[in-house]
Amino acid sequence: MNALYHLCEPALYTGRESTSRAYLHENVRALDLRGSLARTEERIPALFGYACDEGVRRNLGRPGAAEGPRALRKGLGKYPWQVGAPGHLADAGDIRLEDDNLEGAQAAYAEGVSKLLEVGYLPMGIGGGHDIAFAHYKGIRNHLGPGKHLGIVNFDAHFDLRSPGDAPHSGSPFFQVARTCQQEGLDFHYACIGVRRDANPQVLWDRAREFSVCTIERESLTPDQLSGHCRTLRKFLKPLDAVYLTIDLDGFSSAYAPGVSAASPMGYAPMEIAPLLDVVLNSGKLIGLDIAELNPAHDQDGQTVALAGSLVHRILHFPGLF
Ligand SMILES: N=CN[C@@H](CCC(=O)O)C(=O)O
Ligand SMILES: [Mn+2]
Ligand SMILES: [Mn+2]
Repeated sequence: MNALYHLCEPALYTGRESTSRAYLHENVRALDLRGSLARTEERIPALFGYACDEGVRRNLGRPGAAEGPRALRKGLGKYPWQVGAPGHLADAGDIRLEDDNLEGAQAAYAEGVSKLLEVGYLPMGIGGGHDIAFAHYKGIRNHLGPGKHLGIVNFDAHFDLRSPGDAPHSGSPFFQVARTCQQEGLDFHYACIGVRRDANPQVLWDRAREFSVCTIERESLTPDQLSGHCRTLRKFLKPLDAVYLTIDLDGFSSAYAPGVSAASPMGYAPMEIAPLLDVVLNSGKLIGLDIAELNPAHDQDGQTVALAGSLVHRILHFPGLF
């Protein structure tokens, strides 16, 4: 790992003390990605921060997401650690942006993801701009090699299929993945859930169609259509060997997630998408996941941190995942 890598700060984890390791902060272990890592006996989740908002800046959004990883860790300590939780939670530290070098941060992040996967961890990324997704995907792909069918499930108000020009940014990660797949002769499997008509220009809807993106629109997230969407998602997952899950917090309504780079008043409520999230967690194919675009500079009352914390708690306690 290079100079952009920083070890986790254990002091960020605080909360009530117990005699039975009843809280998350009592179950975190620091993991140093600079050395060689021992293979895990069971699958262990590993937080891995992407402290970078240069992609948001390049995409004309509101900066601040570089502080997302620290803010989420501060919020996580108090969560209960209950029956079914993994043996422990590893914290593999952060990749932090330096000198606007987004591409360097992405390369270092991808390297860290591959390293975690090689020894049996499940990377749990914390962003940072959604440019984390290109880095995370690359890290998974480098680990898997070209022979496996790898898919992406993105919960987001946006397709993030913009052309990056000569400077990748937070709105371009899935276009970059598609282009890489094309160049390397790999299939591109991408599902985007919660995408909004009023948040994506026509060219991106056309591009999504051209790339055969499995699209579930925000407007269609109604109780009567949910079981149909679950079926669609299961069908999407069926031919895959592995799935990378990425949750852009701006897919949620700003009533729940004000602390993001691009707020979504008309986004979804958490329980509107929970069953779809569970389909992914239940697939047996999850290889890596992240929560992106947490921007504490615009959070109100810590609501967005709390939402991200509850998502992490749900994932850590999902039956059979660990
Ligand atoms: N990662 C976010 N991407 C969005 C941002 C939208 C906005 O700034 O309003 C996009 O490029 O479409
Ligand atoms: Mn988004
Ligand atoms: Mn996004």
